[in-house]
Amino acid sequence: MNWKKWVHITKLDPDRQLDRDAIETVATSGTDALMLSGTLDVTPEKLAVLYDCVRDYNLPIVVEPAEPGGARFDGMDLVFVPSVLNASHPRWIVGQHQRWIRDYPIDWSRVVPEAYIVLNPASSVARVTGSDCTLQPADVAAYASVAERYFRFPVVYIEYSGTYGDPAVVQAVSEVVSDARLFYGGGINSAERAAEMSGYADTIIVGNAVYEAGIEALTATVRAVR
Ligand SMILES: CC(C)=CCC/C(C)=C/CC/C(C)=C/CC/C(C)=C/COP(=O)(O)OP(=O)(O)O
Ligand SMILES: O=P(O)(O)OC[C@@H](O)CO
Ligand SMILES: [Mg+2]
Repeated sequence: MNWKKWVHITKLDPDRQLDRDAIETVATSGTDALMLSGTLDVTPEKLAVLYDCVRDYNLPIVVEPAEPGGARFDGMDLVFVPSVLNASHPRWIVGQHQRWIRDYPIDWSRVVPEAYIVLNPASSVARVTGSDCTLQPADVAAYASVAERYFRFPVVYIEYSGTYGDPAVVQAVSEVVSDARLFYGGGINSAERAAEMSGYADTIIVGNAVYEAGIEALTATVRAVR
């Protein structure tokens, strides 16, 4: 599974509904992978329902758990696990991970750690993790270097979930990150935004647009990076 070549990931929220036609369009849009992920109210049952809807398409399917019990390996190509470096409590950086490793079986060959920097204060993930969203571009870039140079994370993820981020921030990060893959997600709902952020990030993630901007918006974001 060569996830380091992916340039476009579609994030589907197990806590939100999507009809079969929309799932078909997403799965055949040219996106590189489906990431099953959400912050609030994601249960194993809801994840299983969504997984059953997408499993038969010839597309990589990965899960991104919000807590240890959400790290499902069965049927998944990869499990992307966030550590939120600018969170206000260590449980979101290493605490949850220590309990996960203590209490659950793990197939490390399928685990991809993600160094998240969460920057939209209005998002669920920012509220849940108490992330410091007041960071300036140089502060964010320094966190990105901590992730890549000090902790050797394979992914640096700039997360503006729910709103379109500041390109200057993503540019500042792109200037310091060289080995890790630079992921950007947040508010991408058009070809223009997809093109702008993929000018700095290696991989863009599109989520809310699938549910709120219509499926054509999703396919436009794929065309912009293909
Ligand atoms: C250790 C393991 C296996 C799991 C815990 C992993 C950690 C620390 C997660 C904390 C960050 C988090 C809650 C991630 C969930 C995935 C994510 C970033 C979802 C994006 O948030 P949205 O659900 O889109 O936010 P909105 O609902 O506001 O749109
Ligand atoms: O939902 P949006 O705003 O597209 O963000 C995508 C992803 O970064 C959310 O974790
Ligand atoms: Mg959500």
